[in-house]
Amino acid sequence: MRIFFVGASGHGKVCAEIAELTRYDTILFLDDNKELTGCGGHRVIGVEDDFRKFVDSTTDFFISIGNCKVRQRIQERIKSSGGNIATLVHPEAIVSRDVEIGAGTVIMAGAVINPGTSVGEGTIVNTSSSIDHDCIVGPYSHVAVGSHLCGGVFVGEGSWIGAGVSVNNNIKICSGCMIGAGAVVVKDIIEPGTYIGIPARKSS
Ligand SMILES: CC(=O)SCCNC(=O)CCNC(=O)[C@H](O)C(C)(C)COP(=O)(O)OP(=O)(O)OC[C@H]1O[C@@H](n2cnc3c(N)ncnc32)[C@H](O)[C@@H]1OP(=O)(O)O
Repeated sequence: MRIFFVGASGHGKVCAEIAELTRYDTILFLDDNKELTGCGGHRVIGVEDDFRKFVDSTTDFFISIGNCKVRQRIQERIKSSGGNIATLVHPEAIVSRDVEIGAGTVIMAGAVINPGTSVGEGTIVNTSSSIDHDCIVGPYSHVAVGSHLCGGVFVGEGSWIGAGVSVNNNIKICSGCMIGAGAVVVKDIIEPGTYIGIPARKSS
């Protein structure tokens, strides 16, 4: 099975390695930076727009771009052109059988997702993060490296939970938030913006 990654970045090479460890034997990249020729030992063979040439029943696509809005734009574009969007789960992630994962989402090594949780499409569940029971993680969000969501947490579309963040149980974080690295979220966040510190407060 063949997979094209859009985004030949550091994130791209980590995603490509997960593809290698799962069901893909041909891995290729597309990137609008024409100077890039390879990523993680795989060839960059065109720009984003070239995806159209490769849409067929034996090809998957995955958007390996960290920026949540850009990832969403490209994923929706490829999907609406008939491209099949892959979901990637590292073999050493621990994902309960009672978890829903949307298309275009990657679950990285060491991540743990407990029962009753749903993770929307186009989301990054990064290395060694954990999402406990009964959480809803909205589409095109990012649960960054080493961050932890306790049980019953809600994360809105496109929000970024920074590296090493902790979110207390049953907390809701609305769409469009950036939670800075190392923050501890102890109250619901109802207004989009950047929040930092312990306890997390809106940054001025
Ligand atoms: C595999 C991977 O790499 S996944 C990537 C994971 N990376 C992350 O999660 C990074 C998350 N990003 C952050 O934490 C960022 O620092 C942000 C978004 C909170 C702020 O970024 P910027 O807007 O560029 O802020 P900037 O760096 O200019 O700092 C502004 C002020 O906030 C402080 N600050 C920045 N980040 C934080 C933070 N996480 N916690 C506390 N204070 C912070 C700075 O010290 C600075 O304070 P000062 O004005 O007193 O000097």
